[in-house]
Amino acid sequence: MTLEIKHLSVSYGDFEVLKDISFQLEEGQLIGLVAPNGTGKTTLFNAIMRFIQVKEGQIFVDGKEYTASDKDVLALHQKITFFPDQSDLFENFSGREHIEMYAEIWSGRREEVDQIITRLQMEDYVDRKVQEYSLGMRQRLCFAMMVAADTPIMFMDEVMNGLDPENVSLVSDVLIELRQDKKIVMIASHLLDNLDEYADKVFFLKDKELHRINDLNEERPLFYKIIVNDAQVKQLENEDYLTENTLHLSNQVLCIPIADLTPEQDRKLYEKLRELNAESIEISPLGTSEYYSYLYGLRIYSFDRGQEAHEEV
Ligand SMILES: Nc1ncnc2c1ncn2[C@@H]1O[C@H](COP(=O)(O)OP(=O)(O)OP(=O)(O)O)[C@@H](O)[C@H]1O
Repeated sequence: MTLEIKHLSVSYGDFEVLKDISFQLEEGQLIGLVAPNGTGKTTLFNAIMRFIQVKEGQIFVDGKEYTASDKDVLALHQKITFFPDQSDLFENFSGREHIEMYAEIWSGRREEVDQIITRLQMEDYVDRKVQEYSLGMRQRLCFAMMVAADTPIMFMDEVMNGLDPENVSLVSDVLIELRQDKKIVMIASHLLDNLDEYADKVFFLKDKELHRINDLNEERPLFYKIIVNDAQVKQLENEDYLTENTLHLSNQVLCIPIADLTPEQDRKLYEKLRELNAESIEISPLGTSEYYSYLYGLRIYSFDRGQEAHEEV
């Protein structure tokens, strides 16, 4: 199974939200989709589902193009499910009835419903009516409905919304199982550190475009990361410890690319960092939240001297 998007552009009237988006996904991939509120994540899902009109672009599943014709859209919706909106739930029906409905419409396997309920630890409330559910209970139900539909491609918009840490962890584990089942799952999320726990790739939308794709399975450049205050950053800068592409993020974390250092510079810098805040030193690639701070301007200061260098981070 593959999902390929070619040159997708979407506008609401004259307001262009997405421009020339292209990517290809293979089976068994969990893809994080991140961007600030209002950038176009939901619009991207809606456009691929053809819930909204696409100005330009093509959508292929397994190499076959799915156009906006009724026949194609119907067939596309057999292959892709979209995370239900909580407002789409029927207040007078039970959670079990919702899960059964999704199983019947898509997978046709009602017998798996009990298993899904157990896996998502919903036994104690699933037979009650939805009107009695909390936000987190509804969210888990929406996720269970997607699992029951069992389509090869799933779009999870804000799947972690309203979930407590224990349920974030439970849903993350089930997402990993979906990858083992060879699904393609795209997950729009603002829980950036959580994405690092399971995503294969993270897509960053910016300025209407697919600005960057981070492949979390690839070996990525390592950084020294240390918590320092502004005065300490100034000191490091004045004493010429900081190289190009060093970032100082809004959470006070200074990220220094190790690959830019000679062995001698590396040794000296490490000594200096130990002096400043030895306990906080970490060596790792930039995580999704650090890229996010970097891309969307939540950094206090960036020491690189040009856009070219940015792209190499
Ligand atoms: N039906 C619509 N008509 C006009 N503009 C819309 C419509 N839906 C969304 N927009 C606009 O398109 C832009 C992208 O919205 P979208 O909901 O796709 O963002 P998002 O990245 O999913 O945001 P969030 O993180 O808040 O869910 C926003 O500026 C929004 O106001």
